Amino acid sequence: MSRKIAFSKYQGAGNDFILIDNRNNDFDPNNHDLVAKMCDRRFGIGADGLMLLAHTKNSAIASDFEMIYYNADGQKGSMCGNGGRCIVAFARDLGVINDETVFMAVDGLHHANIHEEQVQLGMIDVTHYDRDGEAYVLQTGSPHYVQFVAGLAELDVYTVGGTIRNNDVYKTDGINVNFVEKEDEGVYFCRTFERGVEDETFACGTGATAVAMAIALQEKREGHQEIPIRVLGGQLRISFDKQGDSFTQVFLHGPAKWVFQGEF
Ligand SMILES: N[C@H](CCC[C@H](N)C(=O)O)C(=O)O
Repeated sequence: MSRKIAFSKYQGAGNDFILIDNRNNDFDPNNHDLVAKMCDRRFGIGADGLMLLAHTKNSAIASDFEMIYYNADGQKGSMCGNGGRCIVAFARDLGVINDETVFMAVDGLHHANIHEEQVQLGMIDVTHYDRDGEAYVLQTGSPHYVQFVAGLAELDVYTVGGTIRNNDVYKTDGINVNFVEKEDEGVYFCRTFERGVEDETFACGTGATAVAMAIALQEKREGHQEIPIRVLGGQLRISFDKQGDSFTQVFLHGPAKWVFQGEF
């Protein structure tokens, strides 16, 4: 029997991930079948995605570690905001970092800090958005479609989100589909169909970030914004500075919690 793989399971607002310390390069980053098997909720550990914590490949760049992210289907994903927060908690728990870090991910360097189980993660600037009918389409590290709806609690997100993700425009590259509804003054509820999981997840960090930007665009807000977003698995908060179509100083705030660890 081959050697077992040590893993930890973390979740951020119910978006759940398998974390592997791969600083020794024991895990083959091209073994997509194994990633999919581990993420499988019936035949494996079960997760929305898997991350390898690795040494940064380009040693000229000052960063504490590199985050290599896979969706549950075993394929490499684009940036994952909740995953980013969970790998910061994992790095802290491993002793790789203290309470502040700069790490490398697929969309570049990310600054983050962690206090107990709350992580504030810097996200990429966004300087452009598109419209698709009434929806907003934004790239916050991952591609996101954001649609304002009524009656979100009853919406069949799996069917409606899956139909948008698989339409002629998005089928090839895929997109994450977010639905948002204003609940009370300043309070928003968001649900997301995630590409690569091909199902609704309990939270999506880059999705909540895109949703907060769409809210600011829709409501013609300017300047510093703090936008709380309720998701199925908890509460996220997004802050940024908005000037016209440009979003800078973007931060995703939310929980990142260790759940269990084991061998696979
Ligand atoms: N759950 C993630 C998004 C993963 C992105 C992935 N679904 C893709 O489009 O590759 C988040 O918290 O931002």
